[in-house]
Amino acid sequence: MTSLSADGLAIGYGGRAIASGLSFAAEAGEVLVLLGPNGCGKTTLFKTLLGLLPAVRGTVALGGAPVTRLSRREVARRVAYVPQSHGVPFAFSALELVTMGRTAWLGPLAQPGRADRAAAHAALERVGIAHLAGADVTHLSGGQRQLVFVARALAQEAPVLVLDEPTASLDFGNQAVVLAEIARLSGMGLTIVLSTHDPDHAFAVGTRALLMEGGAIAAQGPPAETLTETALSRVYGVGVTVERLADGRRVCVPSLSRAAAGSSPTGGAPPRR
Ligand SMILES: Nc1ncnc2c1ncn2[C@@H]1O[C@H](COP(=O)(O)OP(=O)(O)OP(=O)(O)O)[C@@H](O)[C@H]1O
Repeated sequence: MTSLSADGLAIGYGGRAIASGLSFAAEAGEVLVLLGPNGCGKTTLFKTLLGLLPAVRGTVALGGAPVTRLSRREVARRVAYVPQSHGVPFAFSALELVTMGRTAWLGPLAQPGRADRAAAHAALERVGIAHLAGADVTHLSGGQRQLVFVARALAQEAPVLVLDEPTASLDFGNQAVVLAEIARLSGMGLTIVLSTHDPDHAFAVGTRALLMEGGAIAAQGPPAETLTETALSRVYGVGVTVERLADGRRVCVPSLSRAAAGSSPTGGAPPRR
């Protein structure tokens, strides 16, 4: 069954669409990587997929059911979400916060059991921060807190993971830890949808890439076919070279000057003369 799908979706605020005609699907074991310039609507799309924001038009289905017909608990049972920014209002320990991922779908008053705490510990270990289990999350660095929220989503053990820029603010090594975890989970049959500003991440773990630009999907398909030099240059407004490594993986190298033909939708600076 399709884990997550959007059909003719228009997303936006107050009934005004910022992007429309969004149709895509992700099956079990797929890693769908969403890319696009700042402000193109990636976070807005994720909030709409999760039913946190109403669609302007079109439909979203989670596990075959329209998201509009699902309760918050039913959504939490189907999808774990790592938001882009996560304020922490109270001084929870990292372990407490991750344990909440276990009980999210049971409701706010649910009491975690020993198995929930053990699963939360295991999730902290998977992202390499078991030593921070007792730390006050309000005292953690941005990257450490990001890893706590990734662990929280892992502990939720939902069949679909939606991750909004999960590697933002992570150091080089921790980016690799999170990408490896994404690859491992997709190998176990989870469906993963993530956004990133780094095309290399789509090449590394993506089974599909979806490139948003100018209020629409500019291209979607296997990363190697979708994230071409032409498409990346046009969407990001910089010259791009895609190189193939000896092991077949692709990496993307931006030039340090704006592409002559490209123009950034976010209104990047004109080329220096
Ligand atoms: N609550 C809101 N009300 C009205 N407009 C909003 C709201 N939140 C975001 N927007 C606008 O919607 C557009 C898309 O924002 P969104 O955060 O989805 O972009 P994004 O692709 O995730 O950007 P980034 O890559 O910078 O994180 C932006 O123009 C933004 O100003």
